[in-house]
Amino acid sequence: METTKAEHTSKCHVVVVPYPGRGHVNSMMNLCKLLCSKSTDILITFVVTEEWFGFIGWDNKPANVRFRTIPNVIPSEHVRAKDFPGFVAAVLTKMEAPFEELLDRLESPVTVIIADTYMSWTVEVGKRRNIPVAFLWTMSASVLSVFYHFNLLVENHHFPADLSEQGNELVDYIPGLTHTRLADLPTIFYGNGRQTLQLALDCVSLVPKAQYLLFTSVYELELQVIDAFKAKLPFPVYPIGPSIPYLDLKENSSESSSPGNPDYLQWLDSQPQGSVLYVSFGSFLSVSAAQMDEIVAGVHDSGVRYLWVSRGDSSRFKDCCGGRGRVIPWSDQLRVLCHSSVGGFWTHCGWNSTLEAAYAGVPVLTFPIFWDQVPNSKQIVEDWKIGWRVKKDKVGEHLMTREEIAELVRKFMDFDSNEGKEMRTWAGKLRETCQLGIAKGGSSDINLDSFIQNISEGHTH
Ligand SMILES: O=c1ccn([C@@H]2O[C@H](COP(=O)(O)OP(=O)(O)O[C@H]3O[C@H](CO)[C@@H](O)[C@H](O)[C@H]3O)[C@@H](O)[C@H]2O)c(=O)[nH]1
Repeated sequence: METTKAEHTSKCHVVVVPYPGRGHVNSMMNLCKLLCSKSTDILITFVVTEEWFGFIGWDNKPANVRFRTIPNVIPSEHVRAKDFPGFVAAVLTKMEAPFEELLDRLESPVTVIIADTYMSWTVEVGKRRNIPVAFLWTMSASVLSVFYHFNLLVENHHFPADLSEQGNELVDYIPGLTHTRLADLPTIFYGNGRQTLQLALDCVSLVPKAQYLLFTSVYELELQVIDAFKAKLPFPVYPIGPSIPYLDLKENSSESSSPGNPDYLQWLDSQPQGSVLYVSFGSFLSVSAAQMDEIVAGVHDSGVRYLWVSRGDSSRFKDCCGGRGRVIPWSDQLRVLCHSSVGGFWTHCGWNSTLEAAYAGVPVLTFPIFWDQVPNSKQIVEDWKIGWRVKKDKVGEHLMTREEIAELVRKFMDFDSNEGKEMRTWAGKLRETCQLGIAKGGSSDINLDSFIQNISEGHTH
């Protein structure tokens, strides 16, 4: 692997440890890009498994970021969905030793470790080596507050709980959290979520042992809950978001029919303004085949134009598409969302996708599948008012029919309805909030500067 000039000259050597999952790796890399855009005096060592290096090693990255790998000590990305709790357990127990060996081999002394909060074992490594640790929380601050104050759920007889009976009960006692129904909390009450809960709680319990807490969120998007953390934790709490690749947009601006652009961007160029629904279900846990067939048919029957990211079985799309729809295996998502032809986003509500929708000011149809995606959907629909839920009943698993879906999509993409207009006004306001946060002197801009100043001066609080 390459040796950069920065390696020998930088004052500030940051070692970053993302959690091995697409949404997490992306937000960590975006944070690195933001740090490098602020200071040329930073060297970043980005630590991933050999498998993940194969996925991202060739991606666009700043010259001051270099990859270093540890062996594939965790289950492969290709099989991890088969045993999700087992995968998380391996991440928490198997990576620490090879990470320490890697630290021993690094040439320049480490100024700070920035680790995903789920890589909680890094606090012990930092303590042993006298290196400060900054945790990056890649979900919403609201979700961290739920896990951080989990004891309150137990005290209020809201865990364990039967959502079919208690789902509508109000949770109004988590610091900073806007009023939320029990059914809108992360999926911790059953299945994989229940099995993973203790591991997540163990990680979150180590937050007070770090020296910094970074959020991928924007302060103004979750002001009360971030203030609650600031009041509680004895060290700096910095929302630096949205930690999404907006710098790449500026570097390489498109929205012209440039022949170098991928097909789907050229196709978008030729669609009417705001007419296209962009559909993406995320990279990991998916929906039943029967439901997926109804969704595909429903979106198609709605008559609305669409751009669909699907990496799975493409045969279900064979009768669709035509001139009005495109199905692609991968998109440059933020660029797509910021394209003027895109007027709506059907999403599984991963936090990065949620932030990207906010940044682009695009209204959202929410289809949460697992974990934090459920509260993200609630935040989008109820707090920010920039979207609608696809499924109204959160508890039942009834199959939505193609007719129901077609009608919903048609209404959602109708710009003339009062409801639609109102939602688009809110979406515009949210876009402005994000722009103000990242502008010079905005909250995220100031937080990034303070963080860099603190780590460069070796403050450990
Ligand atoms: O065709 C595609 C599809 C996705 N993306 C990007 O991939 C990222 C996906 O991240 P996210 O929306 O957060 O989804 P997941 O990958 O599912 O994220 C995982 O990690 C998130 C952050 O911790 C959690 O909020 C989610 O629940 C969890 O599933 C986003 O930046 C997308 O822009 C693309 O660029 N092109």
